[in-house]
Amino acid sequence: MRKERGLLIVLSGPSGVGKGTVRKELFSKAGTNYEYSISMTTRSPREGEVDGVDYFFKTREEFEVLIEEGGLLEHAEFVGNYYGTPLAYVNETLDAGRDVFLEIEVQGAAQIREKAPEALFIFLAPPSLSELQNRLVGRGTETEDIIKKRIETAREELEMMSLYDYVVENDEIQNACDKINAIIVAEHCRRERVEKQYLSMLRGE
Ligand SMILES: Nc1nc2c(ncn2[C@@H]2O[C@H](COP(=O)(O)OP(=O)(O)O)[C@@H](O)[C@H]2O)c(=O)[nH]1
Ligand SMILES: Nc1ncnc2c1ncn2[C@@H]1O[C@H](COP(=O)(O)OP(=O)(O)O)[C@@H](O)[C@H]1O
Repeated sequence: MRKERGLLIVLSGPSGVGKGTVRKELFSKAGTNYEYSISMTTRSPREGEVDGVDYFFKTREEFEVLIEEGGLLEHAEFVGNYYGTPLAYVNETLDAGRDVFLEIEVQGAAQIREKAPEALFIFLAPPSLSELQNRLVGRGTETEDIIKKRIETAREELEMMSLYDYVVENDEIQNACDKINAIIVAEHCRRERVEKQYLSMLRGE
């Protein structure tokens, strides 16, 4: 029996919607059977963030070398910094039959839609723009100017929502996590059944 390639799961949504919080909650549970791909960024570490855990923190020069060498599955510039997904880690993990979870913004997700349309695309949406602003301000990690830019970007990001396979509103953290896990389980069921059908067709049944 050939080994199934893992599923690539893409979670996007505007800054401040709660992607990081939801992702940490998903990964805190025993039995989570997907792997988190740690991104590269040129953003400075926030207090408490650890290199190699939260991000791989890079200089612009280092990041540009990575782009040139083709080391990234996707990358984007977001409010003045580069962010990107390491290609080798994603490929190796998927090839080993394990699912990979990416938490990335919408431009990067659009690149993956081109390169890997079989991926599962989930958009995490805020209950409202004002609630998004409250969360960004409440987090207290950005200056007023950066928050303003992130909110402006959020308006454009929200317009991309309809391109996603699923939209989950992050009203309550646990509620959003339950929905995301249900979507992943359902997608596996769909793929397994389609694969079974394909194999039985090949056997001429
Ligand atoms: N395209 C892309 N976006 C990423 C990647 N890693 C993180 N991001 C996104 O970049 C945006 C800014 O990230 P960050 O500065 O950590 O802010 P936060 O997500 O609001 O805490 C967020 O929307 C992240 O999801 C990546 O590898 N590629
Ligand atoms: N469902 C939720 N309800 C209320 N606040 C939330 C919820 N999810 C996240 N938050 C808060 O919103 C802020 C932004 O969340 P974060 O995970 O950093 O967002 P993102 O990674 O999308 O930028 C944080 O202070 C977090 O505690």
